[in-house]
Amino acid sequence: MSAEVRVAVAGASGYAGGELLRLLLGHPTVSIGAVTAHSSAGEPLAAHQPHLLPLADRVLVETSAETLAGHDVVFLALPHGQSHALAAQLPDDVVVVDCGADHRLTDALAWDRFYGGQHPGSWPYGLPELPGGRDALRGARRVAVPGCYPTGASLALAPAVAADLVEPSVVVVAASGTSGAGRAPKPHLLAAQVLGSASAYGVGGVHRHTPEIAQNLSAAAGTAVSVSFTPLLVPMSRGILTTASAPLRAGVDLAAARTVYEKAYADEPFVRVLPEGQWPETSSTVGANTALLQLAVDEVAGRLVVVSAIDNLTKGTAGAAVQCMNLALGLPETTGLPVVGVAP
Ligand SMILES: NC(=O)C1=CN([C@@H]2O[C@H](COP(=O)(O)OP(=O)(O)OC[C@H]3O[C@@H](n4cnc5c(N)ncnc54)[C@H](OP(=O)(O)O)[C@@H]3O)[C@@H](O)[C@H]2O)C=CC1
Ligand SMILES: CC(=O)N[C@@H](CCC(=O)OP(=O)(O)O)C(=O)O
Repeated sequence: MSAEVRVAVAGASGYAGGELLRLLLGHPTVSIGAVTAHSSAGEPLAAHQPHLLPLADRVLVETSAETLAGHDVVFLALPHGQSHALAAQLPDDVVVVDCGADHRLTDALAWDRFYGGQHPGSWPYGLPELPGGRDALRGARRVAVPGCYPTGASLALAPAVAADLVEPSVVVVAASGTSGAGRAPKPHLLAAQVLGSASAYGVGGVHRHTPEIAQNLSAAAGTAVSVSFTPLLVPMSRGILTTASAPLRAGVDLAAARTVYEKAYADEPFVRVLPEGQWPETSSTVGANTALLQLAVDEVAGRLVVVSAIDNLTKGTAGAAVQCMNLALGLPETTGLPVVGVAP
């Protein structure tokens, strides 16, 4: 048995914080210390996370360097822009895993264009399944967890661009459940507007996940990959279903593409290329740290088409964060992470 790892969760009243706590309660070497929030500080955690029965007696405290002190690992599940200054006040030997966007982008120009202001710098990127991605995470003391859309899109296309199966110009359309937008009330998330409707937003290359997807795919390809990304909001709580496509290189057929994908993910515990004929559904990933993939060749259009499904709160955020903590601490990467979803 490894030594106990004491963790704090900042943003514990939110969706990502709640999912982190759910997973951490099932982690055999973790003990949960501070649970922090902002406007809900002083309230019972159970008022916001009633499903976390073992933590029913906990009270949320304000998020600060002081309340987060004395932990081996600090998870930050805060709004964009809140992590950088806080993390700078935490000791260098503490593992800080940031679910927000502050340290994901390496390109200061892309940061300025999509987020604005001073680039806070980049940290090791928390998608171990990208080519070479695991190496930077082993022993890391700072980790930037990917955005949920970039996780689904990058897992769908990285093998294709890395193996030069396709031209470096990809189209990604991804449908997300509403938990992707967090739990703070927003007019466009009212049940009356979301239920029974699907809508596009951030259309025309302006969503802030566009440069993150391009960053990941360009690194995998070793050359610049252009990305056209359109997010959709659909009436479900959790999940992202991504459809990604790109023009096939001459001579590449489905058998060759499948071989590349099956080889790329053969040893990955959380990514599964489904048997031919089965297509990913978000419902199969609910609560699991999994990504399910399937691919097809559209011979008329001359394109590779890949579909991926993830749970935005699990492999898309909190599960990835725990996976990265395991790597950072030298624990088996799969520790405490479910691969079994909830059905129906
Ligand atoms: N939801 C998702 O699917 C994904 C989320 N993420 C990222 O995770 C982070 C959290 O997202 P999510 O859980 O959805 O958001 P929520 O809105 O559900 O939760 C936000 C949390 O941050 C706290 N908070 C708000 N303002 C401040 C502040 N000024 N200082 C300190 N704490 C503050 C809130 O506390 P209180 O309620 O008490 O004010 C709450 O605990 C974001 O950066 C998001 O981008 C990443 C991938 C996917
Ligand atoms: C449905 C929905 O609104 N989704 C969010 C993405 C959430 C996420 O993963 O991204 P960040 O960590 O970068 O916020 C959005 O499009 O802004």
